[in-house]
Amino acid sequence: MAFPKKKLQGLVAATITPMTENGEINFSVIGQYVDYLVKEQGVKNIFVNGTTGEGLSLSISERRQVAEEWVTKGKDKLDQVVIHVGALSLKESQELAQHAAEIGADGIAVIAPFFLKPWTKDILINFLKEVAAAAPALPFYYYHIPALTGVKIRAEELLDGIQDKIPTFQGLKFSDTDLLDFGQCVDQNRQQQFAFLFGVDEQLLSALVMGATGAVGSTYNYLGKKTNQMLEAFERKDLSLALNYQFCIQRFINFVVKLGFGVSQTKAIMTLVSGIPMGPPRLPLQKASREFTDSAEAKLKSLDFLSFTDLKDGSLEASS
Ligand SMILES: CC(=O)N[C@H](C=O)[C@@H](O)[C@H](O)[C@H](O)CO
Ligand SMILES: CC(=O)C(=O)O
Repeated sequence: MAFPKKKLQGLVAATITPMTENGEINFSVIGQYVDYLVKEQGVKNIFVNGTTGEGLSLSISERRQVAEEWVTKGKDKLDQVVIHVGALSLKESQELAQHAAEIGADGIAVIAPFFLKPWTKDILINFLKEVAAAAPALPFYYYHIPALTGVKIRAEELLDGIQDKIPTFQGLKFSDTDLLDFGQCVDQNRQQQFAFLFGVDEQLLSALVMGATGAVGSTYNYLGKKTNQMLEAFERKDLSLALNYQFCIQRFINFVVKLGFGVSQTKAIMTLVSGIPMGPPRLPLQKASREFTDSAEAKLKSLDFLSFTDLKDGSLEASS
């Protein structure tokens, strides 16, 4: 299958879904958010309605509106907008896939259904195939995130012969630390032009060595610039400089992981760094504590990820 689109590569920010204090989606800041990613972080690809975007906590109608807003505001600014359309209901997933095609998204991604689960590779492929078929002109990415879905079918096994079943299959978003599995996905599919997108930001350098062609992650919202410097150093084969960048990023992620790090905390950090109010998360998530935000801010400053001048007025109120 020939796609006019160029291959998805480089950094892809997993977008946050901005919300108002009373839990509604705050569409009004998405335009600003696009500009921030492009101009301040050098990130021109986004992954919408995924884990970080609380995609599975939104209604289908909200997911459609969020996708539409990102595509509209990203037009002529972003390179690619990939919409995550995974859902427990195949029907809903197909509806979202079709909608992504209608609004002109650049690709769709799907996680494994995670309540009633597929137990074999063939069953999972059948599910993915039915979703992909609802958007036959869009590149399809499998989003492998076993720790959250509980579906542990190895990606390497899933990819074996996948294009025979899913002709639009274009790549993998791999959110797991098993570099044997990831490496074998790359190694066994060298003939294909697949995108191998790594999803564990703190280990990206190791995945680049294994052949990752890009990365999707939450931290690229605010550490995109730093991570791009790491990618450039890697590209120039300056491994010791690349490692310096990775360690610097790790110091921050390690610090927040110890405090308890997830989507809520990502929202608070992004509010702080960008000055764009991301708002609270939706239940079952709880808003990050003030202590968390204060500690994260101090750490960002000490690592030189944030200077006083970067702090926009109002960002503290918005994250408190
Ligand atoms: C579970 C999860 O949300 N993973 C994200 C993307 O896959 C990552 O971007 C992490 O947030 C990041 O690597 C920090 O641990
Ligand atoms: C991190 C990521 O890829 C997601 O939020 O789905």
